[in-house]
Amino acid sequence: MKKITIAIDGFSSCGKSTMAKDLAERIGYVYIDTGAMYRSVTLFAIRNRLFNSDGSVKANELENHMKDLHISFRLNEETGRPDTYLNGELVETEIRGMEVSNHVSAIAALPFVRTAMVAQQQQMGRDKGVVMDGRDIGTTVFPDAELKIFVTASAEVRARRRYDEMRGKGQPADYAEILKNVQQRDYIDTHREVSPLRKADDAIELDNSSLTIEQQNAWLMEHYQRAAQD
Ligand SMILES: Nc1ncnc2c1ncn2[C@@H]1O[C@H](COP(=O)(O)OP(=O)(O)OP(=O)(O)O)[C@@H](O)[C@H]1O
Ligand SMILES: Nc1ccn([C@@H]2O[C@H](COP(=O)(O)O)[C@@H](O)[C@H]2O)c(=O)n1
Repeated sequence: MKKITIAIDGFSSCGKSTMAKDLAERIGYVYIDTGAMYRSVTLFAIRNRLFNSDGSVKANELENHMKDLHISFRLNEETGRPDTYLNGELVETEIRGMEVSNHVSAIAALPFVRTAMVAQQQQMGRDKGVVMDGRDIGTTVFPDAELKIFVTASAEVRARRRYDEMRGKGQPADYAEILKNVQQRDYIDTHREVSPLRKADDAIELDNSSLTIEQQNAWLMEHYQRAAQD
């Protein structure tokens, strides 16, 4: 099998990272969650009061701070999966909360943020052997990736899955709020000027609305084996 680059893009909460982590673990590839990087920038902006009261970003100030911002991933020995660190601090839990979810797409629409994140992502994946998930991996970060997947499911299905996940973890969750957040992020992500979320022409589309996690993992493994054949 040759070492390849696997790009998994799609809408919010559709199961990208579930599939990507499973495949990476099984084939010994590095998994990179690019959403966690945009979420970390957002957490930094919230903590440093870089949002105006109307939700817009103090873009000039954030741009000046970008050099102080270091995002990294470290393998969690217990889970076997990478955790996200912002300037050396473990932020995995904080970046998944609703406050960050409600602000992240505004941050991710800023061209200077995308330029910085894309450069880091390209560096992380330069030796191939990566499964990277996000919104623009197959279109912008690795347009030459050997395997590109574009995942979709209805907004209601995606919100229900996220709601169940949060409730399962004992976290407070409001289905209507989650659905609204998913829809808002989809809108901003597909309408921004720089690298909007869209299916790459050569991506394979998967609507997983009625697939189990096991079925979608098996589907992805099959496509990987085909793409990595020498
Ligand atoms: N086929 C499936 N059937 C049911 N639940 C699923 C399926 N795939 C993923 N899930 C669940 O849906 C939730 C969202 O999945 P996941 O976090 O992988 O989505 P994502 O696309 O990476 O989200 P985000 O865009 O927010 O990073 C998780 O709780 C996951 O366990
Ligand atoms: N390549 C990417 C990845 C993510 N984003 C933005 O970050 C938000 C959070 O991503 P999740 O995958 O954790 O849901 C997402 O809604 C996008 O706004 C991006 O722009 N590009």
